[in-house]
Amino acid sequence: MKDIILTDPLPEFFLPHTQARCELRYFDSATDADFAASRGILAYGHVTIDAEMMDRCPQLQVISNHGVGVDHIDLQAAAARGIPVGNTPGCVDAATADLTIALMLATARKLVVSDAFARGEEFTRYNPALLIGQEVTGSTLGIIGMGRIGCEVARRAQAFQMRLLYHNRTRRPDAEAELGVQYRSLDDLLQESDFVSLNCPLTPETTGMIGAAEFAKMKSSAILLNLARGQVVDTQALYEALRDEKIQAAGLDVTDPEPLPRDHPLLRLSNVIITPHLGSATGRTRHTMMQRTLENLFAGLDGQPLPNEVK
Ligand SMILES: O=CC(=O)O
Repeated sequence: MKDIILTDPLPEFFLPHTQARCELRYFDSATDADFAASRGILAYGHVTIDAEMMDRCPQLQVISNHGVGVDHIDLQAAAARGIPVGNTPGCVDAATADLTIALMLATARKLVVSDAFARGEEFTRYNPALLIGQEVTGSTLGIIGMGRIGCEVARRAQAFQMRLLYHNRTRRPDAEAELGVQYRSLDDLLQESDFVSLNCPLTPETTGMIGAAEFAKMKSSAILLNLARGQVVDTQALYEALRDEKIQAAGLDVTDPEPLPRDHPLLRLSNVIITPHLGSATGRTRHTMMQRTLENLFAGLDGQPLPNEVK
C-alpha cells in the first residue's frame, strides 16, 4: 500500500479502484501536514502543483494528472527532481470537440436568451423577426490549435459544410490532406473567419494571444469560442469587444480568472454563453480519463515507464 496524495476529492465511484492500491491523503497547502511518505500525486482538478509541493514529498515517484492540460503543474520542477508527469491525451478529444460545436450552435442561434424568452410573458405568438441568428452551415470556421481536438472539431464542422481554416505552431499537411483545412497566418484567420475556435494548449506563446488588437481584426459578426484555457484571451479586451459589438458573441468553456467573480461585467452581457469548464465532462470520457490516470499512477508507483508521460 503506497501513500498517495489527492489534490481534490475523487467521486465515490473511483475510490475502490484507487484504494485497492493506495492509501489516500488529501493535500492542503494551508497546513504543515507531513507528506514525507507520499509516493504519488493524483492531480484531480487544477490545483497548482509547484516545486514547494514537490519538496514536501521527498519520496515522490510520479505525478498523474487527470486531464490533458498540465499548465497547473511545474514541469521543469518535476523534471529537475526526476519525477515523471502523466496525463490523459486522446480520450478527451471527442467530448471537447462536441462541446465546441455545441457552443458554436448555441451562440450562433442565441439558444440561452431564446430559452429565457420562450419561458417568459413576452412570447405570445410566432414572430419571424424574433431572435435572428447566424447560419452555421456554409460559414467559415477558423481553428487555432490543430492538435487532436482541433482535428475533431474540423471533422464535425465538415457536416455543416463549413470552410475550414486553421492556425498552428507548425503546418499540418496530414490534416490539410485529410480534412481539407487550409493554413492561415493568425491575422488572416482572424480576418476571414465567422467563427474563431480556440483549441490550443496554454503555453507562453498562446498566453494572451487574443487581445484588443486581435478583436479589431475580426469581423463584427464573428463569434469567438474558447475551449482551451481562459488565459489565451485577454478578458478585459474580450469584455470590451462584446460590449461594444466589435464581435458578435462568445462561447466560453474557460475564463480568466476561473470562475469569474460574481460581479464581473462579462456575466451581465447577453451575447456570451459560459459553461463551467465542461469540455470533457461526459460520463464515458470521465471514466476513461480516470482509467488512464490510474494506469499512469500505478506504473509510476511500480517504477515503470508511464503509458502517457508528458514530454
Ligand atoms: O481541461 C481539461 C483538460 O486539460 O483535460
